[in-house]
Amino acid sequence: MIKLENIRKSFGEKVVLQDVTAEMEAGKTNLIIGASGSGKTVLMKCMVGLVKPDSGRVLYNGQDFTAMNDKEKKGIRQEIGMLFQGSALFDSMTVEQNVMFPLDMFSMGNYKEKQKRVAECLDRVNLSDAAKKFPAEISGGMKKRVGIARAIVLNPKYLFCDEPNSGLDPQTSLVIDKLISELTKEFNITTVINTHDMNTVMESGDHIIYMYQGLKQWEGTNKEIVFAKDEKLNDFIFASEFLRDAKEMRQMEMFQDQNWRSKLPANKKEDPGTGA
Ligand SMILES: Nc1ncnc2c1ncn2[C@@H]1O[C@H](COP(=O)(O)OP(=O)(O)OP(=O)(O)O)[C@@H](O)[C@H]1O
Repeated sequence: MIKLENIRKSFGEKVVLQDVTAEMEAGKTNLIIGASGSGKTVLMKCMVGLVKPDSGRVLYNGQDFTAMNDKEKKGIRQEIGMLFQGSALFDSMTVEQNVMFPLDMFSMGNYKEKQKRVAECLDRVNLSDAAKKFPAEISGGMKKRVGIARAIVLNPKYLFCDEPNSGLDPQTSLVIDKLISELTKEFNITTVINTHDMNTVMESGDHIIYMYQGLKQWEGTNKEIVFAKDEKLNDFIFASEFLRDAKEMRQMEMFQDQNWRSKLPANKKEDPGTGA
């Protein structure tokens, strides 16, 4: 578990994080959502130590990361896997070599053991056949899966994903979301995802933190979000009429009502297939 206690951060006059307190739970997909500029990335950077908060604490399983010296921080960093927005693969290395990279940096094992671990991870993300390919030879979705294999190769306790679906089509995004959620549960990882993707929110949001102007405005699950009364959250999440309709449908489904369509307001009963 990662605990954030009263995190504050300003850049010059600009207050970016105002007293954020939150918990990222183990075995759960924890999402940070919010408008551009609301402080999501800075909050994530505070968690991994790329930005130093002005005040407040970040605790990894009770250990105060913010108070650690560089050597102690290195120990925590070795338990962190990162999936970067653009996948951040090394173009001159094969898929296999990219996944091997963290093992070469941090692991003691011999080459055979490392190769075995790389093969296991590539198999887990269904990319065994692409091991010898270069990043330029594979699709965006495959690159993300290589990024995921690389992020989990050291058996991380914590996984940070920055916009994991950026640049992907909706179907591929679902595959990536499902994979991250499965790995999170399978290995009891504390996963933190910074996202704008509403599909991710609805499908994978075990725990959602909604940031508004540097504050934690709302938190809850993907089940609770469809019943949330917070006006700012609703304006952000259910911004279009389509999404507001989807919200109503989801609410009704969750009441296990088989006749949800008949309960929609009269002006929203069009058949989605015909557009009539
Ligand atoms: N190193 C920095 N120096 C000065 N200002 C910064 C720095 N990093 C972030 N900011 C400012 O902090 C604010 C929050 O930025 P942040 O990147 O956390 O937003 P975000 O919610 O992640 O947005 P997006 O969804 O667009 O990525 C922005 O106004 C940004 O300009």
